[in-house]
Amino acid sequence: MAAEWGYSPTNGPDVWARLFPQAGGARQSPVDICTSIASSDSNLEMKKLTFAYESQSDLRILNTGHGWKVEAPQSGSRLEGGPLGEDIYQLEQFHCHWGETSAEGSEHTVDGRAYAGELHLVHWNTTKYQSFAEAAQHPDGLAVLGVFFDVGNESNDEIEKIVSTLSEIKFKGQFTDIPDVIDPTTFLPSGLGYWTYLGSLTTPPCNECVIWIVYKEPITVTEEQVTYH
Ligand SMILES: NS(=O)(=O)N=C1NCCCN1
Ligand SMILES: [Zn+2]
Repeated sequence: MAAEWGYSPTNGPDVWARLFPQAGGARQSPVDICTSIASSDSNLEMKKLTFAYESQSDLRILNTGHGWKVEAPQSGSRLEGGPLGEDIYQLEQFHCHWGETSAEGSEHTVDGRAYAGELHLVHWNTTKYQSFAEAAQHPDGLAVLGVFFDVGNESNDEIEKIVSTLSEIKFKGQFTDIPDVIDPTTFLPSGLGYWTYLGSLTTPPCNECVIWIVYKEPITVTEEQVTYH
């Protein structure tokens, strides 16, 4: 039977390396971002991080058993500049991590503080590699934009388009189509300052193939939007 990884003491991050060797590697994610030791890099300011996405409708959303994932391969999308050198990265999918309560849920933490949730926009290097699967085998294969969720009184309209479909996919493996048009640009905060580091997938197989770009400014969602069960 395929190994069922999870977050319990018997199948969680502390034991993932037994079945997924890369989980024991030297550049594992997530990390706690210590703002006092994070250094600014003038090169990154010179090569501005830029992104371009298409709006798409009828995107498929899947219950992964650990959250929701929207499959959004966009050949017309481009993420480039900043820490990505001369390579162009293309959007493949986006998904969300959240917790039992809004006091926790993000994967990355900032000076030990967790946010209510964290959205990941996953891209792959189309300059060097021929497929997402191939890119995930290389240290510069993927680029993931991380956006923290803060809980407030304002509902996020774009996130609502997604979470409003979750009642149709209550169980692992179920999927449905999102009828609304989704523009990934709207998930990004207005302030575009970010932290970046070389890391890994945060879930098995934990490949050390990700250039992480974690936005400093969270976006606001409601409690209901981020504590869905
Ligand atoms: N949370 S994460 O690092 O994005 N993990 C991923 N695992 C499978 C492929 C896409 N991303
Ligand atoms: Zn993720």
